[in-house]
Amino acid sequence: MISSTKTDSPRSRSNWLRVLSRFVLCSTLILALSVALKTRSRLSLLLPSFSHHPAVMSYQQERYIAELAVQRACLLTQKVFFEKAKGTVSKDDKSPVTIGDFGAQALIIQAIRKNFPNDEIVGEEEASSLRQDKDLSAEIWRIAKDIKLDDAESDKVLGGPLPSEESMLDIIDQGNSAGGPKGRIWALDPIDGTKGFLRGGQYAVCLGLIVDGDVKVGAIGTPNLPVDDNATIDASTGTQQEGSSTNGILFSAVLGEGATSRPLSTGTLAQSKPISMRPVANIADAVFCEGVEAAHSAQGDNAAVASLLGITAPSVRLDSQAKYCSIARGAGDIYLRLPVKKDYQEKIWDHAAGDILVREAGGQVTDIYGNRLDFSKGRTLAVNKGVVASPKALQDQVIGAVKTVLKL
Ligand SMILES: Nc1ncnc2c1ncn2[C@@H]1O[C@H](COP(=O)(O)O)[C@@H](OP(=O)(O)O)[C@H]1O
Ligand SMILES: [Mg+2]
Ligand SMILES: [Mg+2]
Ligand SMILES: [Mg+2]
Repeated sequence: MISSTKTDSPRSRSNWLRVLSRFVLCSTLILALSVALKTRSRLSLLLPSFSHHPAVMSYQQERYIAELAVQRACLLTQKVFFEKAKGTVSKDDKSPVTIGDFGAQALIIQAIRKNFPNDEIVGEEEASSLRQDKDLSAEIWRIAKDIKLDDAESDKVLGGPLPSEESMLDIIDQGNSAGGPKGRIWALDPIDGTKGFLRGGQYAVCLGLIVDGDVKVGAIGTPNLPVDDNATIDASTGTQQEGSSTNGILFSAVLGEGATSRPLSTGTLAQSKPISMRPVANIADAVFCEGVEAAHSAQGDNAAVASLLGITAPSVRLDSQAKYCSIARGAGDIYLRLPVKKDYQEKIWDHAAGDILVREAGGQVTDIYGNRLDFSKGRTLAVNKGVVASPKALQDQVIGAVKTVLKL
């Protein structure tokens, strides 16, 4: 007897085959989608609009461009240093600004403009003094016009060479955003630690992306930090050597995706490794990182906090956001920047990239009261005072000691 429900009839066989082929098709689609999501960073480079889709927005393209732009700017700062191109001007606040600061700002803004034309930029420098000083402008142009990454394709991604001396000045001035709580704003410090740079000590090229007041991406190039995470650093003598492959690190972080580092000179994305802060079981064993310039942070107060916490190891003293970088990779544990002048407002470009790097490496970054740094208030951290950064587990203890010493 032939039943209408018999499963091996030609009709039911073709139904079964149709179900099977749909199943195979769906599985293939799901597999392809998951592969695409996993490799979205690479896809986003091929299809820039892909990374802007809210469902896969993870700032991989921003991180990629920030790393390349910082890497290229470091080539310029190193060239300035080794050519002893010492043109320097004094800003209104008497702080120095060099050919390296101006040139690095021009190259990084060009890269941001090329890739994210609608974003705003808060850059430390502006070109008005260069428009008056034609010799200095010509010297910056002489050096900046030839700077390029070894990899021609990557260099093209950043926009290739700067177009002309005059447009270089205009580009420098595009870092004039007022900042604020809304939109995409890049905070750029073309050379942080200019005094360290001039001394041949530590300095950092720093770039952070702030979106609606919150730091999402950071990249920091430190040409004079040792590649070896455990090497000791002598800040007073400096470590710069021409063509050295033992110095030079590129750090980066994306919110929620961790912090990484790779060698600055030879590094490719593939050589990035995750970094994290050192676990400290007993706070008395912690090592402080602090600045070199006594005018920027109160060293007596820093020492009093260390002693209250029972810390006896000497501080590692470094200019620039190399301090954030050092604690993020476990070469030191606590960064203190206790205020010297009551009315000084920290600048967002001095902290944006370092803040996210340390937080993504397992640390906490606050002001002296224990409040998170607030990047939504314009060009300065107007509602914060000083900076305290340490592994999450230690932060309450450190803030407690800071409050005692500063009588807060
Ligand atoms: N009175 C002050 N207090 C705190 N920071 C100050 C300061 N005067 C200048 N700075 C900032 O300190 C930065 C250097 O920090 P550090 O001392 O940690 O190396 C400088 O960055 P630039 O070198 O980019 O100008 C500058 O913005
Ligand atoms: Mg400066
Ligand atoms: Mg700075
Ligand atoms: Mg600077």
